[in-house]
Amino acid sequence: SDSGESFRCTSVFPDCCDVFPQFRIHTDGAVDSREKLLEFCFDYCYWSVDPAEPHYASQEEVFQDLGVSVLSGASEGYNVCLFAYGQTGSGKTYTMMGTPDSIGLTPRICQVCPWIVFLEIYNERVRDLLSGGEQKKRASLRVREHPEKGPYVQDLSQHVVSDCKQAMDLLEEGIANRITAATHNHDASSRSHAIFTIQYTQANLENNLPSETVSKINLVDLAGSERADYHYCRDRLTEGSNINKSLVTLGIVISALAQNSQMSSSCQSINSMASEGDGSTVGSHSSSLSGGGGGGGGGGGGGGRRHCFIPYRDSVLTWLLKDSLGGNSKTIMIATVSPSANSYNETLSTLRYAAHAKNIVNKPRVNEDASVRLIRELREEIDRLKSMLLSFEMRNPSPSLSDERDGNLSDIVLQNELKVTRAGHTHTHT
Ligand SMILES: Nc1ncnc2c1ncn2[C@@H]1O[C@H](COP(=O)(O)OP(=O)(O)OP(=O)(O)O)[C@@H](O)[C@H]1O
Repeated sequence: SDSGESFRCTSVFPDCCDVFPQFRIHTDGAVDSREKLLEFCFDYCYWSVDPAEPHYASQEEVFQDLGVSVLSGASEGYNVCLFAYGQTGSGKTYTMMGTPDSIGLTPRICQVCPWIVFLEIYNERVRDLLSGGEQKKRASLRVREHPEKGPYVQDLSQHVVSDCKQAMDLLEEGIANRITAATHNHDASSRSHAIFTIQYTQANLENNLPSETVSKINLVDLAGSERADYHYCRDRLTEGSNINKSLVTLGIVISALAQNSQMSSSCQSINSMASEGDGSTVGSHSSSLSGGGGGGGGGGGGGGRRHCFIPYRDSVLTWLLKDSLGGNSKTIMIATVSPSANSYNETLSTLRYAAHAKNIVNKPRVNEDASVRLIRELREEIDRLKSMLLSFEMRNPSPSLSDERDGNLSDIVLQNELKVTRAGHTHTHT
């Protein structure tokens, strides 16, 4: 409004967020609207402006919907990632960390955390938020890639905790280190991305067979999304253009992944339509798909059109979150928006970003320890062979007939038992 007074531009329902048109009030009192009402639908939408309002969503409600599914995903052996995206001041840190009076998602999720790391990405540099000395705190760490486990931060301190209290102390220490940086440098906290990682291992015995899963939970509090805006960073080039590089790349990665996922699903539906219809439909649909654009070489799809190249390596954030964004992870994106009309453009951009992200289809799988899986598979094989031996002996009581087959099966059983012992040794040593 001309008076500068803020008024609400959004309204929230359980799974939809409406953004009202922006109104322009003329001097003669006439009102015209510049945009039409836009509606965005998501899995959950929360309104948490005024606790006095009947549909106010508390931190507990958000935890029950999102935090509980993070915990259950991790306990089933999946990698899980939860990240908050939105403009400065819209409530990312409030949602992810909370305040002493209103605890956020990360401390609530901290109830399972035998192993913790906490880092910050600032200006494309990785800083350990939990390393001891002052000098170590300021040092920037290298991101490297493990052939099997993927990208990781070298020399990042890892903390084994035995209870919730220890985990909370570490979380508070890391947050304080982030805030300390803010006092040295204006607004630094909103320029950095914080990643709190919990890893935990679960050993189970199913039907007397061992199984072990290792899951990772990444809880990410991103910098203010306006840093991804070209105009914003142009004004602040002298402050270092790297500030926004991670967010700009995140936007590109999310768009490309969404495009690839949509392409895969349209290929699948075309294939299923084709298998229901006649053969000529396949040809015409496939050729029309192959005519479309698409970037470099990011894996092949079912149709002729090539998938977009995903530039994970273009920023530290996307490189470290590679698996969470487009791979082996169950990922939840929280988009935080301000209800103020002054934030209209940023709100729309955040909701569009989230709508894009909604189209991404990840492929999470249970992360079972390889040597434990081998032991389980070999034991299953031994049981199968033993029952084969037994049924063979029952069907052929004559020793001369069954001797040779018996001997072969017994040999395989023996060999497998040896492999189990060796695999058990390897597992104990790793
Ligand atoms: N739903 C809410 N209820 C009460 N207070 C809130 C809520 N959301 C945000 N706040 C408060 O508003 C202020 C700004 O929120 P917050 O720090 O979470 O923003 P942010 O998106 O993380 O900003 P930045 O990008 O600068 O880090 C904080 O004082 C926070 O406690």
